[in-house]
Amino acid sequence: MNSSAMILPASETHRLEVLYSYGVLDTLDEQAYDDLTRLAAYICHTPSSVISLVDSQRQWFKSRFGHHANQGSRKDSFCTHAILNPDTIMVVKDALQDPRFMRNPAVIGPPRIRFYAGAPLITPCGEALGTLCVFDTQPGDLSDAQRDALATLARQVMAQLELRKVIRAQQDSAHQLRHSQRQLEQQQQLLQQQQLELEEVNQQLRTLSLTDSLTGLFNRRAFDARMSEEVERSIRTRTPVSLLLVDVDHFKSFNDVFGHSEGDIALQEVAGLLKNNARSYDLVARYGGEEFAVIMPGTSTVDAERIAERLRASIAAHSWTLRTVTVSIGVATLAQGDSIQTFISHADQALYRAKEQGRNCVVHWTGLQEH
Ligand SMILES: Nc1nc2c(ncn2[C@@H]2O[C@H](COP(=O)(O)OP(=O)(O)OP(=O)(O)O)[C@@H](O)[C@H]2O)c(=O)[nH]1
Repeated sequence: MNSSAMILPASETHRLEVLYSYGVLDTLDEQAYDDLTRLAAYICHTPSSVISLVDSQRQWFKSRFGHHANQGSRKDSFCTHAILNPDTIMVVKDALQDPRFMRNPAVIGPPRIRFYAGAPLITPCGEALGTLCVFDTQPGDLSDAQRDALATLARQVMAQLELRKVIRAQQDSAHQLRHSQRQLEQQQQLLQQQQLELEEVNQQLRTLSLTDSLTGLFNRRAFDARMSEEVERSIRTRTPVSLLLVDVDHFKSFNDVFGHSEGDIALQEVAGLLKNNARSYDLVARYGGEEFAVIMPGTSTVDAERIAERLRASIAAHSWTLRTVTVSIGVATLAQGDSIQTFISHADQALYRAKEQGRNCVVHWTGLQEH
């Protein structure tokens, strides 16, 4: 008999799929199966018994009692014939008298099978995976009781296979669950990271939207927002707040003489000097073209004038490369009932007076009232 002459069950493709779904092929020996083959040989009075699973080209033995090889060629196997009729136990009383097996290598050579009985292993969906079989080197037969017992043991083999399949499925789904949980955790981490990056970008955008690009100081928008906060705080806490408006003197002529780019550099230097000489809690902003503003929380008239003078002096004393740059500063301190517009206009009027007085000087709005 060669493989081309091998008779296959009608549902061979499906049968093989079902067999593989048990994941039993090529697994290690297990006591539960070995107990069943030993019992089968004992009950049937044969020296050998195997649990044979019929693969596409081989028969593989999950358990062997009295038999050494753990697999054999399918085309020479008795079990290939046994699974063709899943409802019956195949009994070959004397293989040398049976035309199907008389020239079989397992009959004329080792293990020299003469007697064979195989009970098919039937799955719940009706496929025969292989057999629980017993065999002997002498001719033989089974009593009805032995046949019943062999069929019962074959059902026990199937019960073991089913049990392991269920356990494996549970382990797989537990593994799957752990895998999904890990994936979920990774996605959450990724999401958190993206949120952090988004917040960082938003923060950068917020900073950019409040920053003057030439000088790096706060821009007019930031000034307006902070001004509202500080005026509101001053009224609520009854603490003073002062404002400086700082304007570069004769800057038009600076531009005219040295060019706009040098003018830009001079504005950057003025900005740096204001920032370095103001206090950390003062807000220094670029108010307009060559005009700056400093909001000074908690600062009274006297202190505001003193700080304004320090700022003016630091700019005048700076070692300018092209020509000395000076600033005029108007100072105002919020008075009771002042609106923001009034507060700013007081500082503006004081600045105007400082320009009138010859520039490079500080004038406080209260001083204007006294004159
Ligand atoms: N380089 C440069 N110049 C600017 C910038 N913004 C405003 N200016 C110039 O600043 C000059 C301001 O001139 P004016 O308002 O006439 O005042 P001033 O010449 O400084 O004279 P006083 O303020 O009266 O001392 C103008 O020539 C503007 O072009 C800027 O970003 N860069």
